[in-house]
Amino acid sequence: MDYFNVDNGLLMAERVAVAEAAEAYGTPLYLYSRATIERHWQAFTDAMAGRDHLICYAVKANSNLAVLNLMARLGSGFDIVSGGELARVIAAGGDPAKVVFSGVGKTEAEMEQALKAGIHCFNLESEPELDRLQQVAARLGMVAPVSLRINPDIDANSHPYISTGLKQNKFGIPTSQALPVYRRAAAMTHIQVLGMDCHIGSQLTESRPFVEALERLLVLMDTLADEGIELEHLDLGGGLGVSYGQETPPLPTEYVQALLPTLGLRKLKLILEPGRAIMANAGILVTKVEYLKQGEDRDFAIVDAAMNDLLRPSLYNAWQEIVPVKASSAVARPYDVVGPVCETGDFLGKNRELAIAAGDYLAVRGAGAYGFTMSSNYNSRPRAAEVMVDGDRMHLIREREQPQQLWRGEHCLP
Ligand SMILES: Cc1ncc(COP(=O)(O)O)c(C=O)c1O
Ligand SMILES: N[C@@H](CCCC[NH3+])C(=O)O
Repeated sequence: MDYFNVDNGLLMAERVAVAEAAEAYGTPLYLYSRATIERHWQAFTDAMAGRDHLICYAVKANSNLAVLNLMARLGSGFDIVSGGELARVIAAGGDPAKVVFSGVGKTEAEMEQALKAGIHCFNLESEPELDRLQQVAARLGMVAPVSLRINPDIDANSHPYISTGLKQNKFGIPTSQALPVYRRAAAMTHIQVLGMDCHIGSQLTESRPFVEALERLLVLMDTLADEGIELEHLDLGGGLGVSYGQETPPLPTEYVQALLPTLGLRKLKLILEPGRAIMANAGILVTKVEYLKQGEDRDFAIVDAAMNDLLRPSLYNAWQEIVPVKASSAVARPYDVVGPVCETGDFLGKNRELAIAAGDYLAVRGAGAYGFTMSSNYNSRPRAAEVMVDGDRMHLIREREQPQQLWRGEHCLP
């Protein structure tokens, strides 16, 4: 998937000046491109053309209302993992009938909320979850549409923290245990068995693990069909990776093409839950260099964004490209790009060759997914503003937090 390209200070497709945005809205600042988001979403739909399908954008990647609203206008479905995400989808004009609800720990309240909202499907991850949903649906006099998430025990070859399809992971029901759970589900009065799903991990850079997972799920589906349990849909989850620099993941169309031979002539509806592939390269994080500091061992570029704004480098040792917004006459040298947070793990990039001076703006690329959504107020830092670039216009889609918002809901003792 292509980048939201920053070159000579301009976001190339949009021809918007990044420095102007930074001056107008302050830094750190998340900047997203509407055109890129829409192009990436469309690439998934185009890849599925001619097949019964539903693209359920994974809300956790970027849940800003404006982003969700763009998805809703495109006709997207949504993959949610909490009642909060469901509330966001509805507030943004999303259609609950196109929502699938994943996650290992759905509470009773979340089940009730989702049932009343009329979501498309609960992606259940354990037998106790099935029992709880049956009880909640019975109490409400409703029937809950479900899919069982299968853990196919397949290595996604991704970072261990974001690999989800191995048997040592908490996710899904082991393939070997799935049949009796399906049988029980099919016999329950307030459960309607609709489908099967899996999600083997995030930032996968090859199709092979997806195809292997699909093969395992189809074997299970055939066994179920032999018993008279016919499923309407197969949900392969999200996980298609992006290029943060060196990676060469398949494009959505290549990914879908890789799945088709295994799917054969089956009439199944196919659901995909992409998050990162749509959003990561549709956004950048803009930050200002506060100080250049010479150390004995290395030099530091101390910037005004930190691990609370973009956690991926600290949490996964993730590499994201950092580029100066404008060319500078300074001499290029290697810097560790670090934030003001009081942790040695607070870095955005290490050993980056940069020609920069204090006051310059830097863009961290690939920041549209799992950037703002994983941000926090650690060190009592207000969360960054978010701006959507739409053609040659910029729209503030989330204001930078004000200090008094930092202690909202807190109370001193009487
Ligand atoms: C169930 C589920 N679906 C979809 C996604 C989205 O994944 P990605 O952003 O890698 O496409 C995730 C996160 O990895 C997930 O846990
Ligand atoms: N937060 C992760 C992805 C998590 C996927 C959620 N299942 C990342 O930034 O790479």
